[in-house]
Amino acid sequence: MKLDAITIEKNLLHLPDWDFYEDALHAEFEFDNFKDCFSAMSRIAFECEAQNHHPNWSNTYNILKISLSTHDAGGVTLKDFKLAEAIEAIVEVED
Ligand SMILES: C[C@H](O)[C@H](O)[C@H]1CNC2=NC(N)=NC(=O)C2=N1
Repeated sequence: MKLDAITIEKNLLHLPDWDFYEDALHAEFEFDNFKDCFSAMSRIAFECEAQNHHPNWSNTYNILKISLSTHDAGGVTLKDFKLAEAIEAIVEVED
């Protein structure tokens, strides 16, 4: 179920790397180099498969940009927060 903006902002209080706009959650992470960035992306990819929930993302050298939304629901759902939390746990270890 698509969450309303107030609920999303409340849930974002404990995810300071993430912003809500254009009906999605967005974050940008910077690593020391491409290898560290791609290593984090690999770990994230396995988590996405486990959750059957997939990001829109882009990588340029050491920068990873991620957008999360639930296409079926046309906005942000608890699935996006669950994945964002898993990504945080992975990135915290990596960088
Ligand atoms: C069939 C499969 O369950 C769906 O296509 C899943 C897969 N991954 C998904 N990922 C995201 N981000 N949104 C979805 O709606 C979605 N749907």
